[in-house]
Amino acid sequence: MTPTSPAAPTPAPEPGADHTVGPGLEAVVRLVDGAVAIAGRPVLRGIDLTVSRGDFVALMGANGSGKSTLVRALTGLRPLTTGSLELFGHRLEHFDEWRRVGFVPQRTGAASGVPASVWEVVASGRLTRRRLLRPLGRADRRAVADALEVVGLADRARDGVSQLSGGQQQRVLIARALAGEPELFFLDEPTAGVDLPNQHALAASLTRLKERGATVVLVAHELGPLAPLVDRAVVMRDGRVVYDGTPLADHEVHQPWLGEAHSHHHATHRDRARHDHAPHVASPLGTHPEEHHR
Ligand SMILES: Nc1ncnc2c1ncn2[C@@H]1O[C@H](COP(=O)(O)OP(=O)(O)OP(=O)(O)O)[C@@H](O)[C@H]1O
Repeated sequence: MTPTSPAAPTPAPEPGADHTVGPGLEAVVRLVDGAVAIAGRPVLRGIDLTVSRGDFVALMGANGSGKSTLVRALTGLRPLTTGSLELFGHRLEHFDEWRRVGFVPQRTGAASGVPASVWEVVASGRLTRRRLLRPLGRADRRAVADALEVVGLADRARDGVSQLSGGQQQRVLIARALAGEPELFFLDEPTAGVDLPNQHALAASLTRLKERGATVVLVAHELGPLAPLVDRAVVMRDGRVVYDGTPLADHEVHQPWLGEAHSHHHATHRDRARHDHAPHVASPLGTHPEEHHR
């Protein structure tokens, strides 16, 4: 079954083209012809990505397609081999307003062996805003309390992070980023390994962020409860952007690379090692020439 698209998807942009920023829209991220090589091996190639203020973008694609590397490149953690990157209109080399940027890394091992309380972890998110060696002030405490409120963990502030479930730990990391009150959030797989109730709680947290006008770029294999929030899906394949457009609804998803058995469930870790993931964006991939060889 081939899905029909409700809104015409935008093909992957031409190098240097700007498909997303209309008049009056501020580009908070602008990557032009970005490439990254790791140990001499090209991992990202020819990436053009512009994110406007208020966008909610999902980076999707198979394992190893380059999503995490792209997020790291966009946050300056992974240097570009070629290309140019601007954040909030400033070239990366000149950008020094990192308090405007929040990054929630993949949760793997985030809390292992860390005897910190939920409050402490979230309060650490204020570090970029505090003056050196000054104790937390009233504004800091308010920001921490507010962040805990947004992720629905205000009543767990005194608990040790290791006492929480994986999904709750993920929300603690989001609250830590929130506490810094950034305008641009990058989240790497916030729903990975998170059960459905916690995915809904995450979606509620991100909805509040979106309502506050934050710009969000998240990596996701499946959108699940986040789907209604996502304005735009950017799908990667082999280090390139192969689709940039409207995410399709669940019932329109075509996942030829997974096979019937995997069509509508979240792949397990073992599945992930063997199969591509199921981005909820399909038609351009389904017709991708390489698809037939996988
Ligand atoms: N530190 C590294 N050293 C060597 N190779 C790396 C490193 N980081 C990423 N790669 C390689 O770069 C490619 C892209 O990896 P990346 O983690 O960005 O993909 P991804 O789409 O985020 O995958 P996943 O869904 O598994 O998280 C992969 O082939 C990966 O093996």
